[in-house]
Amino acid sequence: MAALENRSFVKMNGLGNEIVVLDLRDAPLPVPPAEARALARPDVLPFDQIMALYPPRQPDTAAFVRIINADGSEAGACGNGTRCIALYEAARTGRQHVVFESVAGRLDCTVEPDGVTADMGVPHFGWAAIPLAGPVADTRALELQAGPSDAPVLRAPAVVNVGNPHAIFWVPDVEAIDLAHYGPELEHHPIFPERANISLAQVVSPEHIVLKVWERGAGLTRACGSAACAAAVSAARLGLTGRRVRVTLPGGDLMIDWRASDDHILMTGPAEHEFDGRLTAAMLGDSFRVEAN
Ligand SMILES: N[C@H](CCC[C@H](N)C(=O)O)C(=O)O
Repeated sequence: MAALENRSFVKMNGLGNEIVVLDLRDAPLPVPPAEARALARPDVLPFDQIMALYPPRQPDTAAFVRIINADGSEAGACGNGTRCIALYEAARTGRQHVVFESVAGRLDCTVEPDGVTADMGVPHFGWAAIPLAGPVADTRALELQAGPSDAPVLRAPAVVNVGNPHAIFWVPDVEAIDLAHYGPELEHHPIFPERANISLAQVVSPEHIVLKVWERGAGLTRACGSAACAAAVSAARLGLTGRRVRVTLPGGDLMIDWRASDDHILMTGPAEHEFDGRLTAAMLGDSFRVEAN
């Protein structure tokens, strides 16, 4: 029997980043990777991430959150998913301010009519925090490239951890590069022992970045909130933008404010409820179960 059979789910999205919320606080159980992969099938309930809610571990938090990618791997951050669970919890409790905890730390969220703001914590730039496979002095421009060795298409990414690992390549035109071609090899490059999310960033002005993302464990997505945070802090760190930027993703815009007073990254954007449902054995890949007669 599938572990998640008969559990309810809520389908949401953040700028088209497909999110499934599983509220497991009343009867906690781990999300089996095989069941996540079965559920993510195109003809079942295609999603980019599951946001699984567990009983809180800190007194002033609503839940401990685990994030599972479509390939069944676990992630330490999901910006769009965080805005979705904040909207879910605000609708359930009537409270606009909600705090979650993830493996990466606290996620302090505020739900307002024009959008949800999530404090994604502080960025980590050291090579071991990304993590990288070995010591690197300057993570603002990693010695990594893709394409022909004598004429690389992508080179010298900035790398940063914002709860999950990101590599950001600076390009003049995000539409001119086939990210679906280069994404997989870069995601799985041995320099990233935990893999990485791969972004193409086009700096339009000191206040505006256009971004396309190949997500670890999910592939091309309509939006990636943690990548928007990663690109914003990396651009500011390189002096390409200020600390407050608009990030335009295929699914729409996020506002990122890398607060100078404490280095916290504040991300503001929409979250949308789509529909509710209940998981069945067939959805979870348990289609070979012989029905008791
Ligand atoms: N694929 C990411 C997790 C989800 C990130 C993205 N959906 C977001 O909104 O931040 C990873 O494995 O680190």
